[in-house]
Amino acid sequence: MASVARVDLDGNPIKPITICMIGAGGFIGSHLCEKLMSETPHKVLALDVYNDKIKHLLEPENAHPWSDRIQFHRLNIKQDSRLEGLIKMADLTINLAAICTPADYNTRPLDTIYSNFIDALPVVKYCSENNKRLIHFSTCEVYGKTIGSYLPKDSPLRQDPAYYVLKEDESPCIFGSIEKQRWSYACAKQLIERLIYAEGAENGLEFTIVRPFNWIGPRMDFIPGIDGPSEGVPRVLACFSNNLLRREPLKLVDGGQSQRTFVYIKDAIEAVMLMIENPARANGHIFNVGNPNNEVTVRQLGEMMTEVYVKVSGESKLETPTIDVSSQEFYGVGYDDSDKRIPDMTIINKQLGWNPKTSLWDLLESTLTYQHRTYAEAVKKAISQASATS
Ligand SMILES: NC(=O)c1ccc[n+]([C@@H]2O[C@H](COP(=O)([O-])OP(=O)(O)OC[C@H]3O[C@@H](n4cnc5c(N)ncnc54)[C@H](O)[C@@H]3O)[C@@H](O)[C@H]2O)c1
Ligand SMILES: O=c1ccn([C@@H]2O[C@H](COP(=O)(O)OP(=O)(O)O[C@H]3OC[C@](O)(CO)[C@H]3O)[C@@H](O)[C@H]2O)c(=O)[nH]1
Repeated sequence: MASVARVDLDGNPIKPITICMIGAGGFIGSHLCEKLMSETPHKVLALDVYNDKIKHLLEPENAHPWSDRIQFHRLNIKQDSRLEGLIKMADLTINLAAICTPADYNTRPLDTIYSNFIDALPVVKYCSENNKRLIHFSTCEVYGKTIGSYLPKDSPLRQDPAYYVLKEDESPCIFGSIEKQRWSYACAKQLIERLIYAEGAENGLEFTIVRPFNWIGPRMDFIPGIDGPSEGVPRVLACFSNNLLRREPLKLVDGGQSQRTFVYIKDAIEAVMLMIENPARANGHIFNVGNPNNEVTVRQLGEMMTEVYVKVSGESKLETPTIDVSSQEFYGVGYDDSDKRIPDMTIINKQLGWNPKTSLWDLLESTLTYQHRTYAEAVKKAISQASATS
């Protein structure tokens, strides 16, 4: 039977393209590579310093039907003369490379700024000079804090969406003072967004900017002491997973009052696929990609993860499932936080017709099932080895 031709949102056939994906070995990159290999004819030049999260896609010749469509290039974009050549070989560049864990922003601000601004500069330049399309990954953190957070605590305006919903083309970027080095990341991402936008306006660069709102799922970050440094502090999903696996109370920073919306990685990847395959609708746009229906405080996230973990692991709940810690104790001096993050979905809806589908409970159930299956034995072993040597 002849295979059905793949068409874009306007009914035009989609031509196979070559994608230069920088940061392909990370959390988002691994899911994007998986999707591109299993559901499209596109080729991927996968660039990263690491490839552990895409090893399953890179197995020897002929092991997979896509083995001739993905090529891994181990390189650091800070210093590698192959970068321009690889961008030239591709039709589209997707830049995911970044330091993007909040524990680094105030403790390694220089590395954070270099990674998110300076190291991204040649990528933008090569795309612009060689007339190549660029999809650049920014962050919801460019919005910083909400306007509402500056209103008096009892102001009724705090309940008005005009004071907290984050809109790509209207909302301001509100960061803390320079001593609050937490904002080094958001500020670097903001400046690279402005540079890309200016390259579009002045030199005709075809670009799309993605602002992810807390995408979560399997393969996010690492479990300290198992597949990452023992003293490392990953993002909240991995921090709480680590606590659950080790049967420790979850640490709620400053009482866990900050609010976040979480979107399932597989839903978010659908949005990126629409951007890749509908350039005429995606070029020149900045897109929020998140799930406004999955809003919780961090405390509620911790409580829900605890309940889901009890269900998927069969283990009992701790008597004290959470403890409060100060942000200074947890992250060090210079930490600050975004109070609330609700993405406005108007632009992505209008341009690409995308909507997220998965509820927070369902995405946590599949993610924590993965965490338990992947790490529970290794964590038990590490704990028993540590107690034997102490
Ligand atoms: N996951 C989210 O919810 C989220 C939210 C907001 C923004 N983002 C943005 O999306 C992008 C990807 O995020 P992620 O969650 O997959 O992070 P990640 O850390 O899992 O992936 C980033 C990848 O980039 C690679 N990398 C970093 N510097 C590099 C360099 N100099 N040369 C080559 N490779 C390099 C890393 O090795 C890593 O594999 C980042 O730009 C991040 O700022 C993600
Ligand atoms: O053990 C923990 C870890 C974290 N928290 C608090 O949870 C909130 C969310 O933290 P996290 O997911 O680590 O990061 P942010 O949402 O603040 O920032 C990310 O947003 C997008 C991105 O750009 C890339 O992923 C990144 O900057 C926060 O309030 C922590 O304090 C906790 O209580 N306990």
